[in-house]
Amino acid sequence: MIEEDSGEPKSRRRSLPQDYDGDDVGDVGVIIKGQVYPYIEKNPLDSISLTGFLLGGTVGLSIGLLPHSFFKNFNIYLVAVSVFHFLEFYTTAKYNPGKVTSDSFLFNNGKAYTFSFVFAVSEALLESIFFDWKTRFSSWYHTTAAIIGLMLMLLGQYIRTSAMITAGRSFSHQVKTSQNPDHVLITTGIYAQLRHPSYFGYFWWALGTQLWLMNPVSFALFAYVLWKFFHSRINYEERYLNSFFGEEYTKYTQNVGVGIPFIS
Ligand SMILES: C[S@@+](CC[C@H](N)C(=O)[O-])C[C@H]1O[C@@H](n2cnc3c(N)ncnc32)[C@H](O)[C@@H]1O
Repeated sequence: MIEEDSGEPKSRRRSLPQDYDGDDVGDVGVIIKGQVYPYIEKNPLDSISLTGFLLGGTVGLSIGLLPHSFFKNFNIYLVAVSVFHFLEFYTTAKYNPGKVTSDSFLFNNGKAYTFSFVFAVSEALLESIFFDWKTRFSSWYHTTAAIIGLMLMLLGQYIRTSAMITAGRSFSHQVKTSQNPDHVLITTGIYAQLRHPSYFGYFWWALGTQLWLMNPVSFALFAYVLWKFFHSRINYEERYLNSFFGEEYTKYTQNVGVGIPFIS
């Protein structure tokens, strides 16, 4: 591939592998004058701008209505969920533009995801109407659960976003079953501390949201469903990572853990 002068400041360009010789990067991106751009057909600007507007609107309304809300944790939860979906798209667009599509908002995440979200919201709202322990922080253990939940949400989001930034073009929302030319093994930054930091981040963020909402039933449901999901996902993903990177990946798995209980 020939790097032509795009006229862009060098700091804004992303360098490509020296031996890479193609017009597309990853799945959908295109290279124009040496720079990776998102594939326009997979990024309809009308729906992306509308999604951004709706996410921003949800954040604004949730914060604006805080003084009138009888269950303020719920407003903050909506902010956290909106920020999560925004960051999924934004981080992919900025650090992995060859793979960004309108699906990068991660709304189409399967029936289990939608069901869990609706279940958690229903539990939060129903219990907040019928039980005052939820809205009045009436005991130390409710307060403690909510504070731990908030800390897990912040930590989980930070680690997930850091993972997406660190992995860059090696990150993809779908598990790769064949190796792209720009897919390299990442073992530095947050990947030096955790083997699957984006899964670690999401696992603890999601459990944190249920502690923050003081949702006992959803917390148990999320713990079970997420653990099962990530257990089989990691097994599946690592089969391919082993075939892409061989010995190098085996060594990495021996030195770096996952950080999700009972998953080694
Ligand atoms: C949704 S990303 C999740 C990445 C990683 N499991 C994590 O939790 O941060 C899935 C893609 O990342 C790739 N991947 C996972 N770990 C990787 C690593 N250490 N280096 C490079 N690619 C990796 C997999 O091949 C897969 O296609």
